[in-house]
Amino acid sequence: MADRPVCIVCIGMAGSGKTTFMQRINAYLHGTSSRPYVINLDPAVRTVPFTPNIDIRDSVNYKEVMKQYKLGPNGGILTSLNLFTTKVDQVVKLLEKRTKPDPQKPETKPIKHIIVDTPGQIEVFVWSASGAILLDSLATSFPTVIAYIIDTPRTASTSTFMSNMLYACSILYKTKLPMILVFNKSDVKDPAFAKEWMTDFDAFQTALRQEEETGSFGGGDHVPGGSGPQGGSGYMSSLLNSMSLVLDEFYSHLSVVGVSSMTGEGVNEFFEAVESKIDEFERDYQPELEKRQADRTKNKEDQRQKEISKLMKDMSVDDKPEKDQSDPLSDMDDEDDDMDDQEDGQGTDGLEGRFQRVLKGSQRSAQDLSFERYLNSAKIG
Ligand SMILES: Nc1nc2c(ncn2[C@@H]2O[C@H](COP(=O)(O)OP(=O)(O)OP(=O)(O)O)[C@@H](O)[C@H]2O)c(=O)[nH]1
Repeated sequence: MADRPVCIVCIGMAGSGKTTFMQRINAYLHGTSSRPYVINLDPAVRTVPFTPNIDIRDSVNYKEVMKQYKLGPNGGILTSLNLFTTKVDQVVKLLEKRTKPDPQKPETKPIKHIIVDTPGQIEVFVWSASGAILLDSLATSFPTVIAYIIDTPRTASTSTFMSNMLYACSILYKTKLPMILVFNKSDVKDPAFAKEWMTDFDAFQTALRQEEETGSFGGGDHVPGGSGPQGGSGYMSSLLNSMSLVLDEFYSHLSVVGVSSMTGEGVNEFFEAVESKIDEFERDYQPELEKRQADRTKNKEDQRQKEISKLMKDMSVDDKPEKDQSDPLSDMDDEDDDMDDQEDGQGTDGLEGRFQRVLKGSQRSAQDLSFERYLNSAKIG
């Protein structure tokens, strides 16, 4: 186990059992005397069967958001998440503080798990900017793992299975975080079939053929005997066949566990999978994450430099550093400049220093003017 706590984000379709799973792993961790830190990010949930340490509902009133912004349920969830995301820095700081060992209470075990429940409207969380910011912020501070909760009894046909795998695949590529597939409700349906389909292409083909022959192809999960098109369509089955080949590479990145959130079966295996994913996160995902962040910072800096250059051009000021120019300044002038620069705290070189001094020359304080306002005033002048 790494020194830092691991963050487990539970994502799953509505009714897949995310909240029950959260309750189960929460109880399991309490049972091992390793108290987790619990976060609820579902603003629309009425009651949760656990006590979250951070609850989005404490900061955002979902019903009020819907009313005030005249939104439907999904828009309400999205806007609530957006509002909550404005506090993400505070949340991460709080998590960092809370998960650090407390020297005042050396007998208290440090928190090793942060568990996060998300809205059942997966797309609202995974495909929104706020979802991405929340996940990125968590992953920057802690090893972060996605637990994708699957409703096993509803995934028992080849077509629903494939749809779910494609969904999981899109979440993996969107979040770029290690993922564990949790086949939930194993007390109702043994997930062995899913594990087999993921590792044995022939087994999947056989199941597909059988469904075609029995007329259950196309999604007979809910109705015994199947409700899909009789005999299936040749196009669909050949598509599913090719899909399963394509997804082979994707499957190799996943850990798969069967769990019953109802009985607790498989929860041990889930935590074993979490351990292996922490190593994977630190080895494969973290360097990628750090690179993305460095790129973002660099892009911001490049953009800033471009804007300053543009401003200099608009003001007909050469954007080369002043020291490089053969401007015959007197010693006295140089001294004055140095004094000014010291006051600026910017130094003589560089566009920013010059920008600050140009602002000074216009007798306006840099603090008073936004970049845009100054650009406008320069144009007018
Ligand atoms: N038999 C069985 N039922 C389960 C299991 N896990 C969840 N359920 C049931 O599935 C239903 C949905 O569970 P929830 O935990 O509310 O699902 P959710 O994904 O949080 O649903 P949303 O809040 O709508 O996103 C409930 O009736 C649960 O009792 C399980 O492992 N076995």
